[in-house]
Amino acid sequence: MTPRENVRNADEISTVIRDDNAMLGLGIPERHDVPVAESWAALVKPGDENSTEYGDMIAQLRDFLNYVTAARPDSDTVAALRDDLERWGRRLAPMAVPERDQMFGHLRDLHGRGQTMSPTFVATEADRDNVWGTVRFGRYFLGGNGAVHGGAIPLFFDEVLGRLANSSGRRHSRTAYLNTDYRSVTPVGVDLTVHGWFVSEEGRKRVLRAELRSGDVVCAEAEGLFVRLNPGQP
Ligand SMILES: CCCCCCCCCCCCCCCC(=O)SCCNC(=O)CCNC(=O)[C@H](O)C(C)(C)COP(=O)(O)OP(=O)(O)OC[C@H]1O[C@@H](n2cnc3c(N)ncnc32)[C@H](O)[C@@H]1OP(=O)(O)O
Repeated sequence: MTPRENVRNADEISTVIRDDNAMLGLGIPERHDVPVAESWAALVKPGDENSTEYGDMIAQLRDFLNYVTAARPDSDTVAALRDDLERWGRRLAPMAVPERDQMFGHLRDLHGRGQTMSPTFVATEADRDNVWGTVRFGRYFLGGNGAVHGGAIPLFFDEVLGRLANSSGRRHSRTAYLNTDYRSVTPVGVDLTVHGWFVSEEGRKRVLRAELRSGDVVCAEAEGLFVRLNPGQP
């Protein structure tokens, strides 16, 4: 079965279990094929074969983390999984490369850029100073009682605003501060909308804000200062 077929399968499965699991973010495959405005050019560039295959693997890994989080497996299953993971670790370890060559998180042509640390941001519209899109935090990002973990939210904001801060040919900047206000519970397993925008850009300092909504409800807001790096600054 190809990775694409896997994803379709997961889609069919998710239809069946959506009622029970929609709130948990389970069985809902990741998406990385939604068209995007040109100013996020890195995302509109079609992925090469390799990055598409890698993106499908990452989508499976995200689903897997959601299943691991939700399951209460019997001890035989835990032991089998531990052994499988150990085998995969041994297979991958000799393939380690320097940071500049790694694929994880470096695939700018994929929504979510091929990483599992934060949920996949699907950018749907953008211009030089704004980006709009959607995100769904899976069960893996659960804090408690159906709410997304409070640490996962600023991580996600940094992902969106950090990328916007460095978009449209701007020189690279780093997050100097990132303040998050939690306005209401952010639900797991629900499609949320995101808007990030520039507030100001003066000298090296870029101030950006973002808002995360579930329908009309504002779940969280953030403000970040991104400072443009001087030559030679790490
Ligand atoms: C190969 C392919 C790769 C593909 C890849 C894809 C990537 C796809 C994107 C992913 C998206 C992820 C994006 C993550 C982005 C991070 O998360 S970066 C990691 C987290 N951040 C850090 O590690 C930063 C650590 N801090 C620093 O390095 C330094 O403090 C900074 C931020 C560079 C600033 O230091 P500095 O350059 O010495 O500047 P400094 O003179 O101190 O400050 C400049 C101005 O900013 C002000 N300022 C600085 N800090 C603050 C503060 N905390 N509060 C208020 N004002 C401040 C200063 O007061 C000063 O103001 P003015 O006096 O000029 O008015």
